[in-house]
Amino acid sequence: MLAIVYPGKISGKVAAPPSKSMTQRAYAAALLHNGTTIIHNAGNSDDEQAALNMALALGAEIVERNDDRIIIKSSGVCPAEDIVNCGESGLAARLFTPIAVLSDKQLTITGAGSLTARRMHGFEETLTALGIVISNFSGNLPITVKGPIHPRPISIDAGAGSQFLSGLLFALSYAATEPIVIKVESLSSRPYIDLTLDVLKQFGRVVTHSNYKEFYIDPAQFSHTETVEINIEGDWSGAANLLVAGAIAGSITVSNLNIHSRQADRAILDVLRDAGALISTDGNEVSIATAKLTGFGFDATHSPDLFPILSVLASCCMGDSTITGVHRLFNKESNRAESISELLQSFNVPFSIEDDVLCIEGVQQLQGTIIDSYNDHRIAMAGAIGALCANGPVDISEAGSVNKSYPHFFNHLSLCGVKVEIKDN
Ligand SMILES: O=C(O)C1=C[C@@H](OP(=O)(O)O)[C@@H](O)[C@H](O)C1
Ligand SMILES: C=C(OP(=O)(O)O)C(=O)O
Repeated sequence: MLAIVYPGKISGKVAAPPSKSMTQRAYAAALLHNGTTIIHNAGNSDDEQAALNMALALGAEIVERNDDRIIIKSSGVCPAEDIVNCGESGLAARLFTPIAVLSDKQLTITGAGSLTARRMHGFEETLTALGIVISNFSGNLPITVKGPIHPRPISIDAGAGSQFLSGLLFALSYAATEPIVIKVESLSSRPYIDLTLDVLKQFGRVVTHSNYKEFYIDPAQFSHTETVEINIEGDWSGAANLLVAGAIAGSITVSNLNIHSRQADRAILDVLRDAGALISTDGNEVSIATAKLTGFGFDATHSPDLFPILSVLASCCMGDSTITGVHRLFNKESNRAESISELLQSFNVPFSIEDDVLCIEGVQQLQGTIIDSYNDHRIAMAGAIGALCANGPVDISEAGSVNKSYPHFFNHLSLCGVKVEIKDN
């Protein structure tokens, strides 16, 4: 699919899509929970569907599903199949692999598209230390695993990402019969761990930690209720694109956002404030309007998904901006250090990468161009928002990639007055 986005003003109000990170966690917890889970406002992006498929393949059952809620019943991990597929979702792979081995059945976990090229850091050492037999694994999916997991104290290095630690926290919280400690050497994407702990808590599994260095799982502190009800909040990562659009090209109100959310990408508000955008909040609504924007400095080590859209914001500011955390970009849907560099080159924006820092010289007006999205949803969305400040239309290749996290993205832009043409190719 090709999307052509025309320069112009944005104005209007849209609701943020449901949080992909939270929906996926809710499905993992619903699988592990012995009882019924009622999930309100779950998302329907490809990644969320991939997580639901994993939960179903590993033993959960849908009792009821409509637009507002999905009811899932489970009695724990009990795989129905030998091969389970995570789609293109990095989180589904890293969350459900340690969960799957609560069963003793040999399973092959596969993925699709870009996921099969992404490294699964820590799988080999940690899963082996937990008694799992691994075969057919060369660092990326597929992986064949044979449980059951033997809970014991472990150390993990989560410097390359937090997702596998989230998976271990889920798995060990349900597998442990004695207190155990997980030691963490370094941790990137820290707020995603807060989100994991938050969801576990809603299922009666309170896991504590000392400054994210040691996590304490103590089954004696856990409680159980048959039915758990969980509400999925709006997605700050998807909303960040719309909020930046308001800041660079008019005004926008995004509803369905929890201002006090633990989501990493809520940090977009701090950056927009720093850059000088006009911001107001009212309950669950955030309104942003264009003002004179100036360069900003932001460390995105713990919110790496903001990098693409922040690059566009920086391009539209007066003066220089710096975004730290380039090392967090290599193992995503594309090598985002490369895809962002190409995005900036296409828009004719001067930039440099100095060690871990992306330095961007704002130009305010971007060049109408062709953007290679690398089939990466966050590059496609950032390219579309950049188009609003371009001197001509912007063609975005493989724009259907937005389905990975935000299927209604282009509809929402159109609803806010942006001219978008979609061509199937
Ligand atoms: O736990 C999550 O929901 C996520 C964690 C982050 O990954 P890393 O922890 O690998 O940085 C983020 O980039 C990803 O989109 C979602
Ligand atoms: C990196 C992302 O997701 P995942 O790692 O779950 O594929 C993302 O949504 O930008």
